[in-house]
Amino acid sequence: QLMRLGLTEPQKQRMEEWVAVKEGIAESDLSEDFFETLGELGHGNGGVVNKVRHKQRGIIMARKLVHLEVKPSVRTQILKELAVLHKCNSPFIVGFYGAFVDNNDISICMEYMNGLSLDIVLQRMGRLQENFVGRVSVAVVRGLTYLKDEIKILHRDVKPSNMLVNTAGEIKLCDFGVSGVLVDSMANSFVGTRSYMAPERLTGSQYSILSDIWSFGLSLIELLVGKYPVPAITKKEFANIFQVPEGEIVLADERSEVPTYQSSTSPASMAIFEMLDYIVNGPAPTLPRNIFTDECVDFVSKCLKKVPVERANLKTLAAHPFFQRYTQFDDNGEFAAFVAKTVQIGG
Ligand SMILES: CCOC(=O)c1ccc2n[nH]cc2c1
Repeated sequence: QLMRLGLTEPQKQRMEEWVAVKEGIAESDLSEDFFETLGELGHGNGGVVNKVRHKQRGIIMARKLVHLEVKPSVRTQILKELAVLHKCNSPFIVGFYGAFVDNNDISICMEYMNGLSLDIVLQRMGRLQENFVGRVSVAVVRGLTYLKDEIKILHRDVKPSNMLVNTAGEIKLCDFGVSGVLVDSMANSFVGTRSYMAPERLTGSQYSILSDIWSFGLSLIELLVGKYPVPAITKKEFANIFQVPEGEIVLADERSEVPTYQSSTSPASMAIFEMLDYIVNGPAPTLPRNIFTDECVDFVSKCLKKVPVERANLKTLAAHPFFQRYTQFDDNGEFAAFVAKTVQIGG
């Protein structure tokens, strides 16, 4: 069923185009030897994502390969749960062609987004200007709302590498925890040096949509500043990044120059444990007041309350002035042009 509520004409148009393409692909079309690998798009989250071409149909797709040594009955259950992705029809969720198993590899075939993920955009462009992050915010909040209201799932892994863009100016979420069995069987596959997990998730308490909102807030600071915000970014760093005198940087919570939480190692060599300990026991990251608009600073601070109940929920965020600023206006393809520039730089 196509979610037609609240879609703009272009969005409806692209949804219809997508459905037409997707109807041309039967599950039987999806298997190992029908694909030609063109290159790697990303890895992490327990698998590698390749750019592939479906030989017969000539369609370019993104194929995520997850290597899982699990019993056939578990694999069948995972495929059954992944089939829910066929129901996901939203302008803010990456399209799904289907999934199949080949030996011990599960393949998840998705829509190819030629602007790739926002972590790659950050590598190429340093950081995103506030109004582009505003557009990202609208897409992510609407994508999370769709997953929660229509599919009844949480994302569970909101971060820049799971936010995809293309030269049509679209922004879509990918890699959400649609299959509980897959999430559980990959539970201990955390690899990487930084976490977007909310404090309550790191301390093992109740996970909720508010945990996704924390990850979203951390991602926003990283997109705006171009740096992962744990440990706290200092005035000196902000002054350097934004090329303004240090005296001009006003930190939102005006904490003392030295963060209240004394970590024992220098930020550079902060081990993973130190970083996780900092998220749980340190001050919430904040944006400097005078580099970004007050609405932007406030929007991000509401996502990064350490106590879940104090954190904004999806409804509050969708009503926030920062969010509202980006739902009305059409940017005349400015974001699409920006994505095209990053693709050109990327080669
Ligand atoms: C591991 C997180 O997923 C990805 O990196 C990914 C997924 C779908 C995609 N479509 N176009 C590019 C993509 C990249």
